[in-house]
Amino acid sequence: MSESRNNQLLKITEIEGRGRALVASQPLKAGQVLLRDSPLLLYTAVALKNGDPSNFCTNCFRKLLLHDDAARSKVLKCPNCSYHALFCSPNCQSIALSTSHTPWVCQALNCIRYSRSLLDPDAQIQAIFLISAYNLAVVSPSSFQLLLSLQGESPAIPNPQTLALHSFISSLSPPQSFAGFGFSPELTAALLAKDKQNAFGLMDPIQENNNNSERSVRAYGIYPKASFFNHDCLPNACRFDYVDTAEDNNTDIIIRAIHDIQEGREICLSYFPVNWSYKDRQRRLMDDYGFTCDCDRCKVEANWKDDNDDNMESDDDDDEQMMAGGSDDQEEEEDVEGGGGDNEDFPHAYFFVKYVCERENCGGTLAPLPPSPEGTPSNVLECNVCGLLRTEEDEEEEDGVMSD
Ligand SMILES: C[S@@+](CC[C@H](N)C(=O)[O-])C[C@H]1O[C@@H](n2cnc3c(N)ncnc32)[C@H](O)[C@@H]1O
Repeated sequence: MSESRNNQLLKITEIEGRGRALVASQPLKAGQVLLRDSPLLLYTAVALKNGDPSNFCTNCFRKLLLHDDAARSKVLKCPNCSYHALFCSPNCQSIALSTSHTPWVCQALNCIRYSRSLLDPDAQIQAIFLISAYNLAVVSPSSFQLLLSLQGESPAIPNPQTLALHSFISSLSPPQSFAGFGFSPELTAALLAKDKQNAFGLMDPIQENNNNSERSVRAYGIYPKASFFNHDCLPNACRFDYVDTAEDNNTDIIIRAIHDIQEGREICLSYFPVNWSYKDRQRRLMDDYGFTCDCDRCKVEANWKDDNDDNMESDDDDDEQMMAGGSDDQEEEEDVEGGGGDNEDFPHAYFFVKYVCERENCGGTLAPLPPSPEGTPSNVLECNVCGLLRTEEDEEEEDGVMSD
């Protein structure tokens, strides 16, 4: 989708108390692609271990084909360093060596790998992000400025963890040009804040982790336009990624409407799986994003009895709590094709029945496939995490609504 077409569908507006926001500049259809965005920055989400090369292309993050000798022989290494960066093709190798995997990045990643001060995987990932971000400042100063323009406030005084990370980056013989863009602990703190508030995780497909209850993130990306989406615990859009697709721009993310949306409505994503409890949602939003959510769903769940905090520890309890709310939310329901307004005890039930993936341990959100070019809506819903495709007929059959 071109920039101009994106602009016709969405516009950026300032909303008091929410900062910049994206709103519908025309009526939007269920399944419609609202935005396709390419990353400013992508970095691995897999901590580095001695002698353990990644299974993904260091440039495009597609899974490497390593099933036999012939496939393995096509995988290319970084020629510059002992860090085992692998590439799926000469093209990826050549792009990476001049952009994201420069000699300085090679050397820096190697230092992380053998660093005694960065044993904690989370600290390693933060260091990898900082190396990618500072490298971006050298290879594309305008992209670096764009990164700095994103939302994300850092504390006035960098905390000890940030100071330790900054000192590590300082020890990596940063290129001379670093001095020109204000390399300092404050800049490092600002970059970490941008990352925390704006990074999207590109997940491993669930099929590969069937035995794990926790899905893993393969890479993190910062997407400049998608960074303007605010959060809602009952989102009207969700994002898809297709990292392993053979098509070009495989690391783009695509935002699609979950249901029809009126002109002027704000488009919101959920910043985490929608089946999280009220307490967990509020905690994450305050800790990582610095705000208290007062969306329609939170208004309902805030009034649930005070066992909110105590009874939400297990998954079972989560489900129970999710099914137990009580308040009207007619406006939201009327927006949703097929949403019923008749369940006063659980006004958001329609959302969970229709748009939350039923596959075990998935918790993804379903959105319809895009309408046909003629505008005919699709009756196939796709899960944005596991890729499950479900038709509305499947849903009715499961609910026992369909008669023979
Ligand atoms: C990814 S940014 C979204 C765009 C941001 N509003 C901006 O001005 O660039 C995330 C930040 O937006 C704000 N935000 C997002 N959703 C919000 C909400 N539901 N209510 C209040 N603020 C919100 C918070 O400041 C959050 O840290």
